[in-house]
Parts: sequence; C-alpha cells; structure tokens
Amino acid sequence: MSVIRFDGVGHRFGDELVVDGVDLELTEQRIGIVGANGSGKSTLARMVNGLVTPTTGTVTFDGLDVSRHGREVRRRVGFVFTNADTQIVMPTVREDVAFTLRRHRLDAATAAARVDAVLDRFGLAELADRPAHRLSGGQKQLLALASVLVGRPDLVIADEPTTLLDARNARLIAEHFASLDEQVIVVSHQLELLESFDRVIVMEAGRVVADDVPAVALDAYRALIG
Ligand SMILES: Nc1ncnc2c1ncn2[C@@H]1O[C@H](COP(=O)(O)OP(=O)(O)OP(=O)(O)O)[C@@H](O)[C@H]1O
Repeated sequence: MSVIRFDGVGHRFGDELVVDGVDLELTEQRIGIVGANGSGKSTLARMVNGLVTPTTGTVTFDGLDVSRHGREVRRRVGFVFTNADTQIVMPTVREDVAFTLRRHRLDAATAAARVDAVLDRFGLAELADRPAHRLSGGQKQLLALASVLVGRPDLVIADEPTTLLDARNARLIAEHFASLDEQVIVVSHQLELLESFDRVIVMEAGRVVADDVPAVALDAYRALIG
C-alpha cells in the first residue's frame, strides 16, 4: 500500500480556515472519512492528488510532495467524483473508459483488452457502445469507477460516490468499493459503507476529531452528531 502523509496541513478559502492543523499517516488499504457538511472532508481528500493545494504544511504520496509533483501523483491516484456526469468526457461507454489510457503508450490491442476487461468486471460490457450520458445513475457511477481503474492507479479516492444513487445502486457501489484490490479513500455520509474498512477518520470544523477502527470512529461520529 502507498503511504499518504499530512504534515501540519491547513487550507483556507479566503478568510475561512477549512482544514486546520491535520497530521496523518495513512497506510491502510481502505480508509473512510466522515464528518458533518462543511467539515473539510472533500478539501482533505482533494489534497491527496493535488486538486487542492494546502495553504500550510505538506501532503506527500509515497514521499512525493503533491504540490510539486501533482502530475506524477495524479497518474497513480484516481479520483471518483460524486456526480459521475462531470467525469464522462467521451460519447460512448467504451470510448470513455479508453480515454484514460490515451497517455499510457499501449499498443491498440493491449489497450482494447484492458478496456474490455474492466467493462466486464463492472458489468458494463453489454453497454459498451451506448451513449455514456444516457446510462442510469448507478451505471454512470460504475463507468466512472471503471474509467479510473483501467489506468491501474495505486490509490482510488472517491468523494461521496453513493450520494446521488438510490438505495440499491448505493449498495452495489458500496460493495464494489469494499472489494477493490486497490487502496481506497472514501468520503461518505453512508456510514454502513465504511463498516468493513480498516480505518475511519472523523472531521469536525477542519480538524481530525477521531481516527480509529470503524466500530470506534463511527460511534464517536454518531455521538458527535447526536
Ligand atoms: N472552492 C471553494 N471556494 C470557497 N470555499 C470553499 C470551496 N470549496 C469548499 N469551500 C468551503 O470550505 C468548507 C469545507 O468544504 P468541504 O467541501 O471540504 O466540506 P465537506 O466536509 O466535504 O462538506 P460536504 O459534506 O457538504 O460535502 C465549506 O465551508 C465550503 O463552503
């Protein structure tokens, strides 16, 4: 597993301090982040692959300072957003997954085989030639995950990947996240999704207020929100 370190990390948007003095060393395979709305979870997650730069302190991924080596880190760290529509860039399902590989310098046959394998893995093979924007919400989220995983990242970060889905699709996506071989960091309000994880971090007003195995951290969070 990769090692993600936060050393004295803070982030301000204007006058608002949204992440405040965070020190963390993350080495587990499945890491969850929970917290109330506006507690800084998304900002923290986005700092791991340089989508947001810390105002103070440093974030490193396997020793690489993310602020200085953003491109290299982003090659190894995939990001799945809440709204899969924002991630679809190509007309069809197959083209959208293949788009991730455009800079991987693979020959056409190898790239096609990798795309087919990931479409199969997520039950998208039959939809390969469909317009990506016309998939259901659950299928779009699977497509977003497939498009990230085809690039074989070391780490996948997902920011509330089930929020826009109905209960059935939320469960399906949750099961996928719980069974990935890759290292994952998942921000979620769906606490059941994180119960089988290795570690859960609880954020409150930009600070880490609990950091433990899920049974302990999720109880601390439930107590916090009453
Ligand atoms: N680009 C931005 N510009 C200005 N303020 C921002 C920006 N992004 C986030 N914020 C503010 O930073 C604070 C933390 O936001 P963040 O999205 O990290 O919280 P969160 O815990 O993920 O919340 P939620 O559960 O609602 O998604 C909020 O007050 C938010 O309004």
